[in-house]
This record gives sequence, C-alpha cells and structure tokens, in this order.
Amino acid sequence: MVKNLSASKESSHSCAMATEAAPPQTAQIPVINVSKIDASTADKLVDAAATFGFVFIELETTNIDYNDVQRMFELSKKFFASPRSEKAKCAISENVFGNQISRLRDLALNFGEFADGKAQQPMPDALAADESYLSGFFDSCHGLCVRLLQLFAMGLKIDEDAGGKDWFSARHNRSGPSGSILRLLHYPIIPAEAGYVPEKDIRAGAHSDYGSITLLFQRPAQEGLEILSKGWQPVPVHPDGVDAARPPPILVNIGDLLSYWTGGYLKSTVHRVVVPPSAKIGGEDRYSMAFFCHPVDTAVLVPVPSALLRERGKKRGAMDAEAEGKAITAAEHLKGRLAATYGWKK
Ligand SMILES: O=C(O)CCC(=O)C(=O)O
Ligand SMILES: [Fe+2]
Repeated sequence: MVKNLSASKESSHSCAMATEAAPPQTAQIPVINVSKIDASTADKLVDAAATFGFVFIELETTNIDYNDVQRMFELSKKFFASPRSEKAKCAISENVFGNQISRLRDLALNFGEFADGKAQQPMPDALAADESYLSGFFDSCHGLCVRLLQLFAMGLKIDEDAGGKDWFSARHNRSGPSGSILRLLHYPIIPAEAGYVPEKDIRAGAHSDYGSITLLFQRPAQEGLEILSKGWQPVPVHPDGVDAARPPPILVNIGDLLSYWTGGYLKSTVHRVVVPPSAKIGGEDRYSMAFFCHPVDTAVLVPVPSALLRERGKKRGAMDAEAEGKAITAAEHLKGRLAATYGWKK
C-alpha cells in the first residue's frame, strides 16, 4: 500500500469533439491450476508474475475450501453490519490506503498473526465466537502462500544446494512475528441521490501491496478492481474461460517485498478499486478479503540464489543492497514502506 498516485493524474481530459470512449481493455491475467507442484506450473506462475504481477489461481486446485470462503464472507457481512462505534473499536481507520479518505469504503478489519487460535488484538463483538475459525482461515491462507512460494522458487530455478523450492517458504516459516495480515474489506454502493464523482469516488486509491504475495478473494458480480498496465485495466471476478457458476478464482499478486527481493523481476503492480458500472445503477456493495503474506520479521533479504535472476544480470533491489553491505530484514523493509506511505520517521 504505497506509491499512492494522486487522483489528478487519473482524471481524463474532456474533448470538444467527444466521441464514444472505447471501453477499457480488461486485463488478460492468466488462470492457473496449482494442484501439482511441478516445473510447468511453476514456469506459468513466474511468467504471469513477471508480466502482470497478478495471476488467478483456480480455487478448486488449492487447499482452501469454497465453503470456508463463503463462511468468511458471511462473517465479514456480520461485522460490517454492526454499529460504526462497535466497528471503530477494532477496525483500522481510513488510512490503510495512505490517508486517502473515501466515502465509498467502510472501515477495514485487519487480523495480524494469531497465537494458539487467539487474536493478538481486540476482537469485535460480532466475531468473538468465531475467533478460532478466523485463526484457522488465516492458517489456510498461509498454507496456500507457502505452496505458491515453493512454485515461485522452482520457477526462478533457485539453487538446490541453497534450499531449492523451499528457499522462500523457509523464510515464511512462522517461527516468529511477521507482517502477515488477513483483511476484511467492504465498499458500499453509492446511493443515487449522492451523485457519483468519478475523479473523487475511488473506493481504494492507487497503491501497491507491501509484502511477498497477496491473496485476494472476490465475490461473484462484485467487480471494481483495476490494475495499472498501459492505463487502468479492469480485473474481472470471473476471468474469461472461468464459468460464472464456479467459485471465483483467487487473485494473487506480488508485493513490494518480493519484487525488491527479486530485483524487480517479479512485478509489484499498482492497483486500485473503483465503482464499476453495475454498482452505479443500484448494484451490489463490494466485499473483498485480502491475505497479505510476509516473511518472518527477522528474514534477511539477501539476493535470491536464482539461476534465472543471475542470467538476467540486473543488479537492483536486494542485489544492490547486498553489494553495498546493506542487506535489510523483512521488518526493516516493511518499516520503510510504511514510512514512505505515511511519512513516518524511519
Ligand atoms: O478490495 C480489493 O479488492 C483490493 C484491496 C487491496 O488492494 C488492498 O487491501 O491492498
Ligand atoms: Fe492492494
């Protein structure tokens, strides 16, 4: 959640001889089956991450049960339906997107790492009875991230003697605190009488995520995400080729940390959430859920021992830092991103 881009850069210029604007092109993000941990799956994943920074994962090919996703969204609805004063006790404020306050986004609810099934922060009354369930869902999300990190390690051809496919996952082993977060989000529709102002009414401002990888769960027919790739491109909930009757695939994106670690080879792509046409005509609120996976705080971001990155020969990010004798930890990287966004002193 950094690199906040100013809204003015996004507004389009009007033209006297207005012609019908071409609809923005939908991002052609690949959809991948991750049931096998093999070279072909790994290569597809790395290709998508290096090209788009985003990739869809077929939910049915993961360890995550769709019934659990649906139950999580039920819990999210229950939380967001509680009185604002209740929500405010546990929710993080509007500044999750770099102080951008939008009338189109409810408060967001963040859960950090649980300990023995217990949240390490105040639990909202609406979810108090479901604490261990939420903790279980956090674990499942982390489990999927570990699988994906193994595939990324294979696709990057990390040296076997350095740890091979387990090189990243060993650094995400939950042996201590980490920046990982499970976040519940809610964006209400705009009541017709409130009037929609396209330049102002962005649901979540342009940003990139901080961590290694993010899992994003979306609801059928609740569109709104866009990625910045040759202009803003809408990202569907059900991409081409995925039947709308199937569970929406999980959208995975690369965060700033993994991009830094790989010298920019894997892309941390800027994205935002807007009001899609359907929601301007009395459509649905948007509920989404994000799991931000981070390494353990103490993991040192040394250059990834990857044959593929060596061949590329570019020395940026973690490679640069190590060459200057300034390798940083995951916690320091996160602190730096937060400082850049919120203007905190490092
Ligand atoms: O709500 C969404 O779909 C995206 C949220 C997001 O990008 C974030 O929380 O970092
Ligand atoms: Fe994000």
